[in-house]
Amino acid sequence: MSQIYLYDTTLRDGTQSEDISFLVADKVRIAQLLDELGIHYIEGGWPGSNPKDIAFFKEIRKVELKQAKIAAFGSTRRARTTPAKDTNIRTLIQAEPDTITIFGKTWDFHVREALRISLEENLELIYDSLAYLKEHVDEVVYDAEHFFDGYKANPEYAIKTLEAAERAGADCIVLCDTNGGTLPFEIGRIIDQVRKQIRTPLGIHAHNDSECAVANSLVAVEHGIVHVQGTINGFGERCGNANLCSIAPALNLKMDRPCMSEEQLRNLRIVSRTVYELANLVPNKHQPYVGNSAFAHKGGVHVSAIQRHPETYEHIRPEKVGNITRVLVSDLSGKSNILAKAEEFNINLDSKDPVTQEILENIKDLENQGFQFEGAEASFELLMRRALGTMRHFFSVLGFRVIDYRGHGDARPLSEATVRVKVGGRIEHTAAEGQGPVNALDNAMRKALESFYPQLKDMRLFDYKVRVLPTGKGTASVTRVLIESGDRLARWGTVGVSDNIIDASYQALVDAYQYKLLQHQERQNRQD
Ligand SMILES: CC(=O)SCCNC(=O)CCNC(=O)[C@H](O)C(C)(C)COP(=O)(O)OP(=O)(O)OC[C@H]1O[C@@H](n2cnc3c(N)ncnc32)[C@H](O)[C@@H]1OP(=O)(O)O
Ligand SMILES: CC(=O)C(=O)O
Repeated sequence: MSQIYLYDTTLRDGTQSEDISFLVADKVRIAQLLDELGIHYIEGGWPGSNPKDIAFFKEIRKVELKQAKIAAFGSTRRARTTPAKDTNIRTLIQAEPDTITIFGKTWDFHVREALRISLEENLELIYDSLAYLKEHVDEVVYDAEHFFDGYKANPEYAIKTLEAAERAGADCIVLCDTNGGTLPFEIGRIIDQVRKQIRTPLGIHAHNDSECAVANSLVAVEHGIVHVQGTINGFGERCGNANLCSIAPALNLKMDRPCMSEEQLRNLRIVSRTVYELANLVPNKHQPYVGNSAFAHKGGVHVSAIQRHPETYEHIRPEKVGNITRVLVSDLSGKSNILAKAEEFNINLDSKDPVTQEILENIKDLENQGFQFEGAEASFELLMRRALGTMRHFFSVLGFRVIDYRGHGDARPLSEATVRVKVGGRIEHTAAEGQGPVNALDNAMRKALESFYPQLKDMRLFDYKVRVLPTGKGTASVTRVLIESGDRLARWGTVGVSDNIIDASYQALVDAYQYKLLQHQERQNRQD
């Protein structure tokens, strides 16, 4: 069976996605990651489009890549000129890539409406652009834009455009589902017809407008396609492009068409996350294979079964793509979830111990009141340790008061908090101001506790989320506060629920400090 070549267009089609723009340095970093991942072709951009893309091709020449070829993208020449005079074609050659990819029109409707030239003239555009490029670069790929729509509308003309590309010497002809409207059963049928008339190796470029981009790409491989285009995380114009983070594991693990080594595949999740980070986007938790939830088990029935055998509810072993199995705790949990979490937290808990059932019932009751432990695993660990009586009592809060005052004509309100805490036999009484009541409370609590526990100084609050629970009581509603805190070594989530937003915040803050102190203590115990 032929080798499948992966062609990544994150740096070109990916940047056509709303909200995505990379700096030249980001593009170079991503190209290096893709090269290490084993991607065969990296489409770096359209040098005829903007100076940033020209700069990328200059910069990437200075980088020693292990194996990937760098491709530059552009279009067939404009009408009423020659390839040698066409600025876009000249810029492509000047970029000095390993491969040049140009797109041309397949669909008669597009030739008439978008280019406004004759069908014959379009065939000339395709032929002489590719033939000219072939004289200047070793490898030329032809992207047959709107191939599937064009084929459905006028199959004879669509095939003529591919024949023009083949005659001109294209090394690969890529059938594009540009509008993303083609369904998997149409893909196989059409490719089978094309393969009867075209000898050049074929590729696929599928958009995701019908949510079939990955499926269409895999079906295409089943029907003899050897070059698969796509992007990391499925970034791309409108609804995105075929997601290589799903295509690569499917080819490697399910279709026996390996396109990268097992070791490279294990880096898939880290590449996905780094690309999200460079795009300044929050990773999609539910993304297949690489998302945080891809192997996260919530239902008690599922957790019970995966503990007996992971394959009962996991389609692949998550480690193969660099991911991990996670167990969530919620009101859908059974004892298995509690026991799995206990093991994760290094807590000895027996399924027959009545405290296991107690913890489970407590969770269900608290979730019914509005708590949510999925994003607050630190609060859950503290709850478990308190139930078992193994939690050290680091401090108790004897009381707190928060004042928010805004006088007539004041530019901004004043927030001040006072707290009384007891540590061992000592009582500390402190006050602090803050940017708002929660910050004032946080400042006052830290001021009181830091003299006893200086390790709290390196703890930071990363995220603070408030959700009004739907009780229909307006400003008297119950609120849930989720806080994400962290230090140099870890991040953790805590939760509080109350009909008073300050009180809900207070509960989440206290759990955050307690968890930090617990972690510090455990680290010290391990060192001793
Ligand atoms: C299916 C795809 O995703 S293809 C990639 C799409 N990506 C992009 O468009 C991003 C980069 N594009 C750009 O920076 C700009 O559009 C440029 C520099 C390429 C062109 O800019 P402009 O010259 O101002 O043209 P504009 O963008 O308004 O219109 C597109 C032009 O390309 C022509 N064109 C479109 N497809 C083709 C083609 N396959 N072959 C030749 N010309 C084409 C159009 O006819 C139009 O030319 P005209 O105005 O002379 O009739
Ligand atoms: C070439 C390309 O990006 C497309 O047809 O969608």
